[in-house]
Amino acid sequence: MTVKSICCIGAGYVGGPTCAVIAYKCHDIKVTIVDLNQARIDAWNSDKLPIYEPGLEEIVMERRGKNLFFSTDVDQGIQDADLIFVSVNTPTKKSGMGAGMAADLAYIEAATRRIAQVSKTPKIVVEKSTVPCRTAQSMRTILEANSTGNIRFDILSNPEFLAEGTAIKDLLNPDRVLIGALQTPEGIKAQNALVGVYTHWVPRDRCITTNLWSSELSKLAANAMLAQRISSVNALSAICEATGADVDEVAYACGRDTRLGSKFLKASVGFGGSCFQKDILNLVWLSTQLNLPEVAAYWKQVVDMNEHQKHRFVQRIISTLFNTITNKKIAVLGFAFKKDTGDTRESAAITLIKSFIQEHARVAVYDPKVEPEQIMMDLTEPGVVDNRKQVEQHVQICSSAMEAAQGADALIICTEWDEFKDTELDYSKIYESMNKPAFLFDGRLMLDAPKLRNMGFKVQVIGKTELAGTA
Ligand SMILES: NC(=O)c1ccc[n+]([C@@H]2O[C@H](COP(=O)([O-])OP(=O)(O)OC[C@H]3O[C@@H](n4cnc5c(N)ncnc54)[C@H](O)[C@@H]3O)[C@@H](O)[C@H]2O)c1
Ligand SMILES: O=c1ccn([C@@H]2O[C@H](COP(=O)(O)OP(=O)(O)O[C@H]3O[C@H](CO)[C@@H](O)[C@H](O)[C@H]3O)[C@@H](O)[C@H]2O)c(=O)[nH]1
Repeated sequence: MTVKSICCIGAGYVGGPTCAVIAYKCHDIKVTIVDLNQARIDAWNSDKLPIYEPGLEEIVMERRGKNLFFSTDVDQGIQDADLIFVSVNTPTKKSGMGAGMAADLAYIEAATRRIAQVSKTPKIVVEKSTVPCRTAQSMRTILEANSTGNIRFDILSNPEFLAEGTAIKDLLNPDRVLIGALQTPEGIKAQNALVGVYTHWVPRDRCITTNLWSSELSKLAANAMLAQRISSVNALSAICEATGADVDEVAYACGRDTRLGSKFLKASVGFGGSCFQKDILNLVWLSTQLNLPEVAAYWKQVVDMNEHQKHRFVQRIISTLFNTITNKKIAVLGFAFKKDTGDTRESAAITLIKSFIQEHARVAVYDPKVEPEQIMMDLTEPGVVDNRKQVEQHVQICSSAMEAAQGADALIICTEWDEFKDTELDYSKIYESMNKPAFLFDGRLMLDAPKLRNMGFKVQVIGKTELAGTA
């Protein structure tokens, strides 16, 4: 079967870029991305797209109105398609059984029920969202129990591995595309149909075909293993700080072993993003449900170490600033969870700034891509009376790094934006404008610390001590 018309339910960070790239690479396929969120769809149809991702705008502008469409008419989108990506959010449950760990599958279920209710022709339904292992089984049951007439649904799992900030690059040149299906003749036929979409631009040997459950679990496994590397190197950074070893040197020495490889070994203020924590907790919950408590505890430690890393950094800042930051001005450079994205979900900056507010510091934040209102929303605890007012009293949002640093006691690098590099930003001018001693905390290991120390800064770097390498 050849796919001619695709509908993607969910116009978010995954649905938008993924299906825009499919439209860009497959001119023979009509791609419609639908969402219930009118404002989001309006933004996709405007000049200012709802998400920032390098290269995305060019692709959307080139295909929009030709074979790429954005709409709130979910039912029409479903009816017109022969293949439907379900790319809705699967956040961690906030209440009820598994609260704080299990994935909230309510959006998946609502989208699946909608597909069942309005479909008039056979559909291939593809799980694009990250879901617990065996979710496809529930989707099949819902589809079969609720469809009108004898419509055939084939379910595939096709998890997405793009990273934000490099989404378009990752989609255009993926390490692999994973497609899971029931290993029945019909399942394999549907699997081949989706392989046929990707092979418009992805070499066939990079399209991995597996059974449904392996595909679902591989997504959680890949994220857990990636995050585990970061927690491992962050755990080592604490040992480095206490011994005089240098975490960059240790990571480099380990990463040169081809069995380990060099990627994802950068120590940091802690990993953020909407996926790592959520997906590991999802795996922890799955293990718990499967009565595998030791396995659950093993993966949980990856998240615990990440929390520890953030708190350790805050403690180091406070103790360096003579054990009090009350009324001191702390300039935070970067609020997004990584560079080249405006996404702030689970960003380490949120935890840090909340701790600074609790210590009664004054915080000045600058991020080149995050909207001021997003920062205020992220820092405000929902449901806590007057909390927004308190945040507004303590936090100033600035339009440049220079402005944030003016009169500050400490400068904290939270996100590794290129414009914060010491080759880009005028740190000597920043030094002049700060209170003395002028402290600089590099949470991303991106600055030339000796050079900045020569300017007069008191520099502290994660996983390093000033006297590293000396006796
Ligand atoms: N963000 C990433 O980098 C990334 C990468 C890989 C996988 N994932 C996974 O992909 C999924 C989507 O993530 P995201 O970051 O794009 O989420 P998102 O919140 O940005 O987007 C999800 C969209 O789905 C819409 N939606 C929810 N229910 C709907 C319904 N019933 N009908 C129509 N629209 C509906 C929401 O309005 C929202 O716009 C998640 O499972 C996530 O874990 C995310
Ligand atoms: O060596 C490293 C690498 C990353 N990070 C941090 O880890 C977080 C996540 O980074 P990254 O993985 O690059 O971005 P995500 O967009 O969260 O992508 C991850 O999560 C996605 C959602 O599931 C997956 O699709 C991707 O494959 C997976 O990399 C960020 O805060 C990074 O700063 C580090 O601290 N050190």
